[in-house]
Amino acid sequence: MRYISTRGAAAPLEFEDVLLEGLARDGGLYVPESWPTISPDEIAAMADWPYEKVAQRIMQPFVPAELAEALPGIIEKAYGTFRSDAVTPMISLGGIQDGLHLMELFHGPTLAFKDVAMQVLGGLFEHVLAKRDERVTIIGATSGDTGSAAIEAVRGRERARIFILHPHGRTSDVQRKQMTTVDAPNVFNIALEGTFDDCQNLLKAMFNDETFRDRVSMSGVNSINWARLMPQIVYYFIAALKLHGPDAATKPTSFSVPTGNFGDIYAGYAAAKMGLPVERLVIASNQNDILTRVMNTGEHTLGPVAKTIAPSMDIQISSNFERLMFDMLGRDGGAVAQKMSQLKDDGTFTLPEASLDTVRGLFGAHRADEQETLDAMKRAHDVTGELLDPHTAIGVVAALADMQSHPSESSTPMVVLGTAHPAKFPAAVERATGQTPPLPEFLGDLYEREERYDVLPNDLAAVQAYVAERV
Ligand SMILES: Cc1ncc(COP(=O)(O)O)c(C=O)c1O
Ligand SMILES: N[C@@H](CCOP(=O)(O)O)C(=O)O
Repeated sequence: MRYISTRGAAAPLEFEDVLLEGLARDGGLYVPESWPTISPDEIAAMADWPYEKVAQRIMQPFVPAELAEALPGIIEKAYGTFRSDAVTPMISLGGIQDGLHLMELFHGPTLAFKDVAMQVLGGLFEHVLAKRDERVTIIGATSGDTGSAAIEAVRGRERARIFILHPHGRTSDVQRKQMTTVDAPNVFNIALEGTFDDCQNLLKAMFNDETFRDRVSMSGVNSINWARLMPQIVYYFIAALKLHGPDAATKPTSFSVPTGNFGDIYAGYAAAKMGLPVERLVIASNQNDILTRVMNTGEHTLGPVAKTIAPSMDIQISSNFERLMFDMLGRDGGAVAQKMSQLKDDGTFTLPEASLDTVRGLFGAHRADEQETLDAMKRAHDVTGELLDPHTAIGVVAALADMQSHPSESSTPMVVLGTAHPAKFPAAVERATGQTPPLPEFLGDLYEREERYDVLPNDLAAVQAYVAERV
């Protein structure tokens, strides 16, 4: 399997180089040159397989043969850290709406869906770096959850050091403490004076500075790295198999995905491309609704980032949308590069109707404001007894809106991806329900642990100097 850049000007790479490179050298994102498919018979046969075996089958075509042999061990170890044998258990939200389900992706060590991929990624890095006898400097940007999941996956590993940029004062206290209380010599936390978009812009600028990138052997763990997305494809198959059994090969499933950087929902698109019958992929946005606007109007115009009760989705520049655009524009890297350069220069671009039509049947997009989010959290608690985190609640609002606007598809089950544990956002949960979600026991003393981080200005040179001094 080879990977090509969405901007068409970087050399195609094999999986292991994509893993270590992170972002393509032309500024684009790597995507598989073609999509491997899983046949209906194979999907049906997976009905009684454990999560780990399905994961192995889905990921195996994306990696070279030698790595495919190591995958079972890497996967086994990754999901051994989860608090649920099912890895991503599913519950019914039928009390709210017939056919509504919730897949809980937050049973990993840092209580968000990021662990599902990051635990595998840690093992992949270890395997490939040991084989090549190399070391890397991982630099990541986080709006709150990627950071702690990445740190947890990399802490104490000999061949990697990790620098995580988070937006100063814009994460929840639990999210910040999960990152900054980790005491490991290879972990560095930077609180950037800016938004998540500023963190991600600096990250991309560091990737685009070839001298710096090569000097520190830079790599990445954000979803701009294809290897981060690959393990996220698996749970779309798992959800369909849980709902339909062997009929998952023919009966469709819909998904509502709380969306920020467009990575998680792009993994759902990949599952559909691989042969999973997916009826609807619903983009669920908070007030930072650039994706809802672009899908509904074709206009992709940046605005200021609003601070919301779902801070992990306080994002305007949704990097992985570029991967979908690549397909929407006929896999024409030059056309994508032109749109991205327009975005950089003017803060806006427009997508032609014809390209929107290529994905409109599959994708829906809805936005939830703060009150709708709080109301959904309260309703879920009142009706089902479940405490939802605000991001997941936005998924519920969007799911219900999409089900209402597509009544002809009402017999298709709708799965909301539960992206974070409610205890990561206690203030919002208390405001909505009056309940305080307890942290799991192993994080019981989180508030007493000592924090370590440095506050830096939103300045490329300052961040590069900070990293260079510590490498
Ligand atoms: C809790 C939570 N929900 C949803 C999202 C959005 O996911 P994505 O960026 O893959 O769209 C994020 C962060 O990205 C998150 O941390
Ligand atoms: N919400 C994310 C933002 C970064 O997303 P990623 O999936 O590209 O790593 C976060 O929690 O950091």
